[in-house]
Amino acid sequence: MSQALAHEDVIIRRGRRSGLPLIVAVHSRALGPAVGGCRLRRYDTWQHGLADALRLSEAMTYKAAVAGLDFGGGKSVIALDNDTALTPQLRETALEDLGELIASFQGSYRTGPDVGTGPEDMVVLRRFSPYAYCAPEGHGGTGNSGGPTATGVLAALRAGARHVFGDASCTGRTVVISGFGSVGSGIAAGLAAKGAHVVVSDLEASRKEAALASGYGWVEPGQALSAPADILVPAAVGGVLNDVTVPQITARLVVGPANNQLTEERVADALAERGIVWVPDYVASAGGIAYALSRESENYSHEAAQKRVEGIGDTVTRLLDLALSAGTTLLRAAQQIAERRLASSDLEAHAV
Ligand SMILES: NC(=O)C1=CN([C@@H]2O[C@H](COP(=O)(O)OP(=O)(O)OC[C@H]3O[C@@H](n4cnc5c(N)ncnc54)[C@H](O)[C@@H]3O)[C@@H](O)[C@H]2O)C=CC1
Ligand SMILES: CC(C)C(=O)C(=O)O
Repeated sequence: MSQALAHEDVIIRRGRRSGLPLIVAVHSRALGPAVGGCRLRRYDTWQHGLADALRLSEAMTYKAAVAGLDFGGGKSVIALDNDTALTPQLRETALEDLGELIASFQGSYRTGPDVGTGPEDMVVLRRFSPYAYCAPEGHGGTGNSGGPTATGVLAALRAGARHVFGDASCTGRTVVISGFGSVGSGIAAGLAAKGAHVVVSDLEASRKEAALASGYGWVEPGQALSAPADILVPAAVGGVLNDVTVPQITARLVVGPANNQLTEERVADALAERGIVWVPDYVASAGGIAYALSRESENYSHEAAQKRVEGIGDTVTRLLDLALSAGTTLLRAAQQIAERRLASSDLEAHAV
């Protein structure tokens, strides 16, 4: 096993106010300041939180590189154990601890919401520095990134559907969406508006009522990946595509926002061997970060930022062409694009 550390910075600290483990992992700044959301969730041990931060931050480097953003990849984690109650006070002090840590990077690591955090939490982080995207509009941010992320996934899905089914519209197609949260619900609405048969699933039983009220079908979480479908959208958690689940998938196209869907890279080959087109998560899910950076760092108008997000569809079409001509997977094609960008920035840096 390689002992090389792929990451530029990994900071692990016990929050002085909250006592909770805080982790900031910066994978790469080759293309610009590292960016990636802040996860606040339970882990069996803080080391599991560290592993999550390392993998997620690396994926952010690839996400930014393929999306053409001049930013690098990072991620932060506040790791809660299974016994500690997350009171409002603990939440606030943990966010203050993280805000202080992020400020110490002086802009070379910037964050935004991720699983377990939202726009209001960014307001707490911004007490310490301006480097937290997606705060509510009244606080100088662009708000919930779920909408733009859903827009980007829909663009990726249409490009994939055109390739797989010869029709981008998805009218009459059955689409199973696993995870009916902020992004999943936006994807469901976009597809239902185009006449797709939308079936959703969520671990929270309370989401069933909302799903049925919107006219969607419902499948229990344990059956979501194997349910009859043309298209499967992983929109909940990572690690869902693995040796057990891939043989059960009935869909011919898998595309969704959940970060780190594959347990290992070789699962992309297993999907391809079954004739399933899998759009890499870091390609499909770039809409939220592309929109926030475009608006909040690059002064794009809403329309221009939205157009950039829609461009994810063209990226997927390009990846499909590359993968087809090279006889490889979309994952390899995406890796090649990202690594070429990262290598050329290396050359530029050495030429200075
Ligand atoms: N919100 C954003 O802008 C972005 C989100 N992502 C990723 O997309 C995924 C969804 O994000 P959000 O919608 O913002 O999160 P969310 O927290 O709003 O929704 C996730 C939903 O999945 C459900 N869930 C959890 N485990 C599940 C399981 N095993 N089976 C079925 N449902 C389950 C939760 O109950 C929740 O309703 C996450 O993996 C996130 O990291 C990626 C890029 C950007
Ligand atoms: C939404 C942003 C902040 C992110 O971390 C991601 O794209 O995963």
